[in-house]
Amino acid sequence: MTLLKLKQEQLARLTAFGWNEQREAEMGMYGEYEPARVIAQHSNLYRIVTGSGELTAEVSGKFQFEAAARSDYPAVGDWLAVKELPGESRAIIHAVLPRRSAMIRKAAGPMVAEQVIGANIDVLFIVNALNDDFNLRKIERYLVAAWDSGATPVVLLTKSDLCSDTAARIADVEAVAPGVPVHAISALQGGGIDALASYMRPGSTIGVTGSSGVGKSTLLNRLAGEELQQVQGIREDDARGRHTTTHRELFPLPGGALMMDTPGMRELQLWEADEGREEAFADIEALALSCRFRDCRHESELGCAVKAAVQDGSLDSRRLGSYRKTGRELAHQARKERAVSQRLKKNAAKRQPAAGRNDRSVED
Ligand SMILES: Nc1nc2c(ncn2[C@@H]2O[C@H](COP(=O)(O)OP(=O)(O)OP(=O)(O)O)[C@@H](O)[C@H]2O)c(=O)[nH]1
Ligand SMILES: [Zn+2]
Repeated sequence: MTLLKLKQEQLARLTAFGWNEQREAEMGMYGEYEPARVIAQHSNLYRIVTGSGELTAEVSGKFQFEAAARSDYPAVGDWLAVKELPGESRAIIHAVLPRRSAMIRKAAGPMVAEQVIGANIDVLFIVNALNDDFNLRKIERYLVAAWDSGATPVVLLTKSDLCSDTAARIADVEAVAPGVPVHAISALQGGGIDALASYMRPGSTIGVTGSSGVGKSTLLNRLAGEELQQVQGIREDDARGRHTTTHRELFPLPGGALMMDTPGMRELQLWEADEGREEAFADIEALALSCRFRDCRHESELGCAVKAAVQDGSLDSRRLGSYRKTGRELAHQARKERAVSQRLKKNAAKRQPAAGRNDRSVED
């Protein structure tokens, strides 16, 4: 089974970054390469961990040639097949292993320009503060992005020490987030933090997202038990970039879980895709099953169960508003995707005569 012949200490180092048997099986087809995980990215340079330690890496020329979209490139959290350059602390990236989840940054241009801002996140903490930042519409949009990425969302309401009716706020969120766990916490005072332990399983990757100032760094530092990220207010003006040579965007926490904190993840650019919308608005989708017309747009149609629910007060009209809004964005997204897939097909056809895609003897 052990095709890779990893030594005990190599296995231990990879396992600390979430390596498991499934990944080992996936590496099978890359027998001549070594497994690695991306822990930070600075444009086209990657910081990776392999069984033997931390290295800097770049993609191979062949990888570049074959990449059809920006999202094909490695991102923080990705598992890779790499080859170390003998005698150097550098490696060449030859492949990205299949992603379990991917958070994607919406690009203004075509979809080929869209970028993965975090890969293989198991649990996504959606952070909203219990002060002026508290915003159900925003939480809904983050939830759609989470469902769409494949990560499991958990809503964290921070700064509970500043709020006098946390229970009511939790109920508000539960009403727009059916089935999603919601926790009120104070990262500053420690209240509610223990409840997060159940998400921190060894090897599991946790992402954190939410607007600036909601307390993400404060929470991360508390979970890490040390000062990993500088907290607003004590951060120096020019220290915003926070990168030093030891800068990591994916780091192991004391209990064995991995925390991902990339600049792109900090504040997601939110947009919606079909499946994510269905899950985030499961209540409306369920009501819509009872509408008289299958293609009911829940506007002024006869026998509309969704409008009826708004009228009898069982559905918040603002929630229907959010649902409609994501629907419009979806239509736009779908048009864009069709255009891009046509272009990709054309490009693929052009590339066909070139050397076989599976010829892995070609080096960088
Ligand atoms: N009262 C209270 N203040 C908090 C809490 N958590 C964070 N803060 C404060 O909120 C401010 C912002 O906290 P950060 O942790 O820097 O917020 P952030 O989300 O990382 O912000 P960005 O780095 O801009 O994304 C700081 O002054 C923190 O001390 C909390 O639980 N309660
Ligand atoms: Zn309807």
